[in-house]
Amino acid sequence: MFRNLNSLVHTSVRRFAAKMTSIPDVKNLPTLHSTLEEAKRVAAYRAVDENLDYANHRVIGVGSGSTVIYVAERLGQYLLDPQFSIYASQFICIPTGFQSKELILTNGLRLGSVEQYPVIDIVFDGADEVDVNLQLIKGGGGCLFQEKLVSTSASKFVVVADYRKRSPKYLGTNWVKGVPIEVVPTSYIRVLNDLKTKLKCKNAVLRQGAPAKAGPVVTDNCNFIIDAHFGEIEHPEKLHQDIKMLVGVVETGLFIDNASKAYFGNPDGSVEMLV
Ligand SMILES: O=C(CO)[C@H](O)[C@H](O)COP(=O)(O)O
Repeated sequence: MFRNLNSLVHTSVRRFAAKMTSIPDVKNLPTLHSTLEEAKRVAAYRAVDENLDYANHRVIGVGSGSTVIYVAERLGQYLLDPQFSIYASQFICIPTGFQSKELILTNGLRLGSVEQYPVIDIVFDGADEVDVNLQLIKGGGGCLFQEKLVSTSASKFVVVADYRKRSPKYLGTNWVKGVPIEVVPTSYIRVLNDLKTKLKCKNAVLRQGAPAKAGPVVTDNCNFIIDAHFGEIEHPEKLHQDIKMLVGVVETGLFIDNASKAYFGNPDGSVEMLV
C-alpha cells in the first residue's frame, strides 16, 4: 500500500516536472498567423519581463482585450519555469471582467477579486489609444469600469498595445469610434441627449451587440455603453470630468494620469516604450 502511494507521488512529480519548461526567449518565438499578433505578443511579453518584480509582486491585475491574452500567457510561462515557479505559484491575479477571468484560469494562474485584494501591485492592460502624455482611451472591449477600478487600485499600470494605438498627439485621432461611456440602462436616452446638447459631442451612439446579439451590448456590470466621438481631444481630463457629471454615467473610458508606462509592439518585432 505504502509502496503504491509512493510510486503514485513520484509519478505525479515526474508528470509535473515533464510539463516544466523555461520561459521562451522573446528573440526566438514561433511565428503567429499575422505580424499584428506578433506585435501584440512581443509588447506583452516585454512588458511583463521588464516590469514584473516576480519575487515581490503578489497581486497582479490582468486586463481585457486581445493583447492581454499574451500577458496571461507569459504569466503562465513563469509558472512552468522551475526558476520562477516558486514565486509564480504565489501570484494572485485580479481580473477586469469575464474574459480576463477566463484567461487567468486557462493559464493555470490563481484567481482573486478586487474585493479580496483592494491593493494591487501591478496591472497590465491594453488600450484603444495612448497619447503623448500617457492619457488613454479604453473600453473598446466594454470592460472600462472594472478596468478603471483595477488600474486605479494598482501601484503600477503598464499598458500593452500594438503600434496602431499610439496617438500622434491628441486622443480621438486614431480611435474615432468615440469615447466609451458606461451608463445605467434606463438613462441612456438622457445621456445621449446631454452629450449632444451640453457637451457638443459630434456623434454618440448606443453600442449594439449585432451580429452576435440583437440589441445593445450589456456590460459585465449589466449596464450599457455609449460611444461618443468628440474629434481630437485636447483636454481629456476636462472632458472626463464633464462626462462624469452627467446623470446616468457610471464611468468613462478616459483614463487620466493612471498609466505609468506603455509598450507598443511593431510588426518588425521591435518594441517602443513611452514613459
Ligand atoms: O479597453 C479595453 C477593453 O475594454 C481593451 O484593453 C482595449 O480595447 C484594447 O484591446 P486590444 O488589446 O484588443 O486592442
